[in-house]
Amino acid sequence: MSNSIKLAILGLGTVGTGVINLINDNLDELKRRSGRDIIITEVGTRRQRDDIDSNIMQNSDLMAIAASDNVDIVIEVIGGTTLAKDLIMHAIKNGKHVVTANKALLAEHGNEIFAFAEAHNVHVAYEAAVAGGIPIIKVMREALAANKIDWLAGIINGTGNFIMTEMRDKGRPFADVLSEAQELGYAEADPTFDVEGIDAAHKLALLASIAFGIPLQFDKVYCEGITGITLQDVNYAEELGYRIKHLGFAVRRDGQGNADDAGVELRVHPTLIPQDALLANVNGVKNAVLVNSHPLGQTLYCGDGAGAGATASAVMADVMDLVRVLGSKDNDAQSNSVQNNHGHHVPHLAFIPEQLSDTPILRAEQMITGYYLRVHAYDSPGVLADITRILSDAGINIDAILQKPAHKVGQVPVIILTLPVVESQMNLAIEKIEKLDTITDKVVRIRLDELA
Ligand SMILES: NC(=O)c1ccc[n+]([C@@H]2O[C@H](COP(=O)([O-])OP(=O)(O)OC[C@H]3O[C@@H](n4cnc5c(N)ncnc54)[C@H](O)[C@@H]3O)[C@@H](O)[C@H]2O)c1
Ligand SMILES: N[C@@H](CCO)C(=O)O
Ligand code: NA
Repeated sequence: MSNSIKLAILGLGTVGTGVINLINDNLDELKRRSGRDIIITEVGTRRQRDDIDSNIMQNSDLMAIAASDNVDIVIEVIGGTTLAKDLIMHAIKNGKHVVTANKALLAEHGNEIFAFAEAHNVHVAYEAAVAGGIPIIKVMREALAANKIDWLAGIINGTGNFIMTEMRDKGRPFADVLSEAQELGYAEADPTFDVEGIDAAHKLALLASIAFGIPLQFDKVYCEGITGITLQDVNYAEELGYRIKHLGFAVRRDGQGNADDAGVELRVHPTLIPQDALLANVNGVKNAVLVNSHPLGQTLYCGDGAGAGATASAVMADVMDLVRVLGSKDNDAQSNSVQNNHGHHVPHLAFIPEQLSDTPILRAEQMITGYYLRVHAYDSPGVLADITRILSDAGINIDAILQKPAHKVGQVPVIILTLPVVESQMNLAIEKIEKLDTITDKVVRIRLDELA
C-alpha cells in the first residue's frame, strides 16, 4: 500500500483555498491521525496561480484531473450543477472517490450520482454540503444510526442567519449585511439562493433523506426566504417572547388516523420560536440542527455554517474517512474481494439503497404549524370579535393577541398567535379575514413553532 493519499482540488475559490490552507496548517495532525501522507497533487484552476506550491500541478482541464492516475480523491468545489456534475461522474467512472461541498448538485442530482457511485464501488462524501463545519452528516448517518428520527429543525443557511442577526441587533440594512456576507465568503455565487431559502431547501432535502431513509426530493420542499421579513415583525415577535429565525423542518406525520395525511413535511421558512429556545440564540454565521430521535430524545449540533475554515474542516473530515476506505480497498484488492468494499463505508443516504422508502412528501396545504398573524384593521368596535370568530369557526385556537397603537390614523395593527393548525384551514380563515370591510391590508403571516 502506497503511503501517500493524492488529492485533487477542482476550484480554488473560498472553499478550495480553505482546503489548501488547512492542509498546510495541520499537515502533521493529518498524518498522525491517518498514518498516511496527505498530498495535493493537482488543482483545477482557470488561470495559473503563483501562490501555489510548485510541486502541485495546475491545470485548466478539469476533466483530465478527474481521470488522472496521479489522483486518489477528487474534491469538487467549483459549485453549480452542470460542469460539476460531469466532473463528478467522470471521476466516479475513473474509480475515484469524490468529496463535494455542492448541496445544489446533490439535492438535484444526488439520487443519480449516488447510484452511479455505488455501481462503481466508490463513495461521494458531502459533509461540507450541509451546515458547513458542523459534522451533521456524520452524526446523523453514524452516531444516530440506532435511532428512529421523528423530526429535525435547523438553522442551515449561514448567510441568512448572519443577515437576520445583524438586522435585529444593530438595525443594519439588509443589502449592507448581504454585501458583507459575500466579502466574508459565506454567500453562494448567486446570493438569491441564500436569501430566498433555496440553499436551505437543498440542505433540508439532504438531511431529510438521511433522517427518514427516503430518496432526495428537493422539488417537494416548501420554500420561503427571508426577504419579506420586516423589522416591525421582528420587534413584535420579540415583544411577545419570540424570535424570528429562518429554519428548515423535516417532520414525520402519522396523519392522525387519516392515511392521506401521513407522510413527511419538508419546509424552510422564517419561523417564530421562543426566545429562550437554544436555536433562538444561535447567531451570526452559526448554524444549528436540533434532532428529535427515539430513544435518544433531542440533541443539538451547533457551529459555523459557512466560511473557508469551517467548510474546509468538513471537506477534510470526509477525506480522512476516505483514507480509511482506500486503506481497506487496498486490503480487499489483495484478497481479491473488492466487492466487500461496500461494507467499509456508510450508505450515501444512511440507509441501504434498496431500503429507501416511498413515504409521501406532504403538500403545503397539509402542513401543520402555529402562526403569527399581523392584521391591519380600522379601529372600530367589533373588529377584533369578527377576526376571532372567523378563526374559532375554522377550529383555530388563539394563543395570544396583541393590539398595537394606531400607526396610521384610525388603523391598528393586531397581532395574533395561534396554536398549530392545518395550513388549508388557515388559508380559508385568512381569505375570510381579508374580506372583512374593517381590514385594510393583506394579512401578514409567519409560521410559529414551540420546538417541543
Ligand atoms: N463558501 C462557503 O462557505 C461554502 C460552504 C459550504 C459549501 N459551499 C459550496 O462549495 C462550493 C464552492 O463554493 P465557494 O464559496 O468556494 O465558491 P467560489 O465561487 O469562491 O469558488 C469556486 C471557484 O471555482 C472556480 N471555477 C468555476 N468553474 C471553473 C472551471 N471551469 N475551471 C476552473 N475553475 C473553476 C471559480 O473560478 C472559483 O474560484 C459551492 O458548491 C458552494 O455551494 C460553500
Ligand atoms: N451560502 C451558504 C454556504 C454554506 O453552505 C450559507 O451561507 O450557509
Ligand atoms: Na457539515
